[in-house]
Amino acid sequence: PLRSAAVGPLLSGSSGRSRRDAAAHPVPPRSPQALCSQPGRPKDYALPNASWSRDMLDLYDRFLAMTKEGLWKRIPSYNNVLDHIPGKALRGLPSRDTRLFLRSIEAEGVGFEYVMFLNSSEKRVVCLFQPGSYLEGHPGFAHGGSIATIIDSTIGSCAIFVAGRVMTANLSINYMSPVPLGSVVLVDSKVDKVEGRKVFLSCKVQSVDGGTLHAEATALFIQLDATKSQKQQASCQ
Ligand SMILES: CCCCCCCCCC(=O)SCCNC(=O)CCNC(=O)[C@H](O)C(C)(C)COP(=O)(O)OP(=O)(O)OC[C@H]1O[C@@H](n2cnc3c(N)ncnc32)[C@H](O)[C@@H]1OP(=O)(O)O
Repeated sequence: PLRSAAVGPLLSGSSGRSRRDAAAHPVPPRSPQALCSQPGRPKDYALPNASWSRDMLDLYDRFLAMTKEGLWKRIPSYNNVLDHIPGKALRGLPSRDTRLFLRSIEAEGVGFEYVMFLNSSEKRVVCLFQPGSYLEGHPGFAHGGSIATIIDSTIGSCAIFVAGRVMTANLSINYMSPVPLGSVVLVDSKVDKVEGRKVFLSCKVQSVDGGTLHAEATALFIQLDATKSQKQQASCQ
């Protein structure tokens, strides 16, 4: 079971719609506002697109409803890391043709489709993740490296919101059950404790119905030391 009662009912409330159903009856796109970036603003990728399955959309809607109660916030997602930084603090850096790893595949639905929600009071970030066909490892299943990536990013976002500039020092993952491509999983992370510059976190990756525990992870993030090199500081938000 998940740690918080807030998410438990979401899992049991899944539509249960199969991938085959989803392929036969594609979900229509949401409102134009949800699909298009606003003029002059970078595109926010953490919004529904036509590749999202019914399970993904149902969960998204339920989390979005919880944001209206004030405890949860949707985290926007851009393909350039600098766009995530308030006030563009690192804008002085030379411009580089870089992309956030998870947003490096432009086509919808084939790479990392995900949206994260933050619960500040619980020091928790939940990511709804739908791995696409370019993330394949064993036939039909997500590569373990892609699972590690989404875990690192979810836990990392949680650590950043709690502790500011941090980097992963250690990430330990137990893979229990393979994740089918095109399925939806919940990556549920939380801060367990903070000791000085060390932030300890844990994470579970579960199926939408809560019946399958795909992976568990623990991580140590270290707050960057302001007295250490500028290069290290600049490499992390
Ligand atoms: C925009 C959306 C963004 C989404 C989130 C993205 C998240 C992505 C996160 C990443 O993937 S970051 C990339 C992968 N990580 C790295 O490349 C980090 C490489 N390592 C480092 O740069 C440094 O080792 C590190 C900054 C982690 C620590 O170096 P420091 O010089 O600041 O730490 P220091 O050596 O002073 O150690 C501080 C404490 O942490 C402990 N420590 C450091 N590394 C440790 C380790 N690996 N295991 C256990 N303990 C460790 C160390 O023993 C010490 O404990 P004590 O204070 O008790 O003495």
